Amino acid sequence: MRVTELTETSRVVAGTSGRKAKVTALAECLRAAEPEEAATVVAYLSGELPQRQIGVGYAALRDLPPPAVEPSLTVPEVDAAFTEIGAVSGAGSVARRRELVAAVLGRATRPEQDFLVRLLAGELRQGALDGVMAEAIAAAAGVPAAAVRRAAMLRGALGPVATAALAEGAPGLDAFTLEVGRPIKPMLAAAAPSMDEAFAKLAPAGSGKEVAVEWKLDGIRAQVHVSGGEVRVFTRTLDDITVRLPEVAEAVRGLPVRDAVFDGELIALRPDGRPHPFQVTSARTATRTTRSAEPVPLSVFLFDVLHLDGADLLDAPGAERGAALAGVVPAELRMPRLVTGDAARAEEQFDEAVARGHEGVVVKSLDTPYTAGRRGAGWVKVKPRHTLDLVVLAVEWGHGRRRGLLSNLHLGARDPETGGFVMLGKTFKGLTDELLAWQTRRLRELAVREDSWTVHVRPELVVEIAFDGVQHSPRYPGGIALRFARVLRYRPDKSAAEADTIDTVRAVAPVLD
Ligand SMILES: Nc1ncnc2c1ncn2[C@@H]1O[C@H](COP(=O)(O)OP(=O)(O)OP(=O)(O)O)[C@@H](O)[C@H]1O
Repeated sequence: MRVTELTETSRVVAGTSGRKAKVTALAECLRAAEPEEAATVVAYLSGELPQRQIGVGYAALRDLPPPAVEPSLTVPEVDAAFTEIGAVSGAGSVARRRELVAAVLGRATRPEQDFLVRLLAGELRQGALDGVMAEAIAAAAGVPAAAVRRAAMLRGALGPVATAALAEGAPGLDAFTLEVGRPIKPMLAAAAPSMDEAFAKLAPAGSGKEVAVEWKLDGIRAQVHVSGGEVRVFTRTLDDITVRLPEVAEAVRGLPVRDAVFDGELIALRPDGRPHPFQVTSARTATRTTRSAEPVPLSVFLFDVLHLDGADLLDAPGAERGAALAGVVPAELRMPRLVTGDAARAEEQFDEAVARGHEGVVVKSLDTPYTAGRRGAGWVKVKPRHTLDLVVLAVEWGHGRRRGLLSNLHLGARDPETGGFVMLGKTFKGLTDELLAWQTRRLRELAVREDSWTVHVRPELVVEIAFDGVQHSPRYPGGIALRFARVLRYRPDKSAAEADTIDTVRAVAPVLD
């Protein structure tokens, strides 16, 4: 497939707000692709590189070579060039990379150059389009969208799934199964502002349904794979962190299982059982640890089991998975959990979790399967006060004591319809000197455009924000703005595609006048 076809598809997709029209355009493009190039096509149209990072920053994209007159560049040629660029290392690598970038961009027409530059700069990144892309793959290959989504969650990426679907149809997708040792995307929770609303979603009055009410600990998500005597621990971004956490592997190794995949939370607790500040937990999994600090051991709280000794449990209802977990994991390694149909008893469980210093609870349906990689309807978190994970869209230079530092952050929520971001407000509150220095450095790396006040950045950094409410505001594009937003911390474990959506903002905070 030629890059010009991709560029044209991208233009059509960006130019329409209708989900159906986007799916149709993407499906048409995928149908025209060879199965083996489909993975690359899917990645590019999702604004991603199959290589993830190839070390090309904005600086290398400033002076473009004159464009080609006629389109000729193909997708496999670009992919091969990017792989080569990514492999350059050692002395002189910056110049060599620039040369290779110029060589490939010199063969592109003006619109193709624009497309490739935005792709390399990360500005095409529209993670929220995953759902649209899954539908497009399904339409192009003539398979059910649910089968595509399922395969993607098991594989951890859409590209290889597209190749299989186009080459072999539905049987190709059946080949993606849960493999012990290969992490899958974890199931996520929806949010409710109160226990009553969580119950209204999962166990409405009169339904006679019960739910599980589990503590929500503010630790690190861990997927623990056991195969024979070997234990491996993965983060929610699917990174293998086993070697950093010997105590976790040790705790799980003793369980009476041969093969298993568990889901759980790791957290540093004080001797009295209350949590250490989140930074103490996160320092244990950070790439660079401060040597001076004595590592605090993490406690393991497992709350789900996805595979147990040959049986896949992903599709089993929550009650069955809960029973399977309790059958092999002793209470001290399990998340505290209460099964009840009574909202008042659930509220007591919530109060106890909060009284012990934890974040709140996750209310879980007993009849839904494990919907990996998605904010499934089966889990609903309830916290005393909700915070939001928003994306930094731009930042303003500070004044006075903050002169020379990037300070006032422009915050955006995801718009699941367009794949873009809706700005909800600004804040410079809550930033420590250390955070200011860090964000100044990091945001300059992400800069795409700048005037004397403001630096516009690639929408990649996720920041956790506390706020007092949401109010109507004609000045902001979504018609709402955050009141008294302040920074709690950055969330390096989350990508922009995982940030909260504008719908979540409306769900957790009623809009005040
Ligand atoms: N009992 C529990 N069940 C499920 N997840 C739990 C539980 N306790 C703590 N967690 C954590 O809460 C997260 C689920 O909430 P969600 O899917 O909204 O992720 P999140 O956006 O990281 O949440 P938050 O920012 O509120 O911690 C999980 O990723 C996990 O790390």
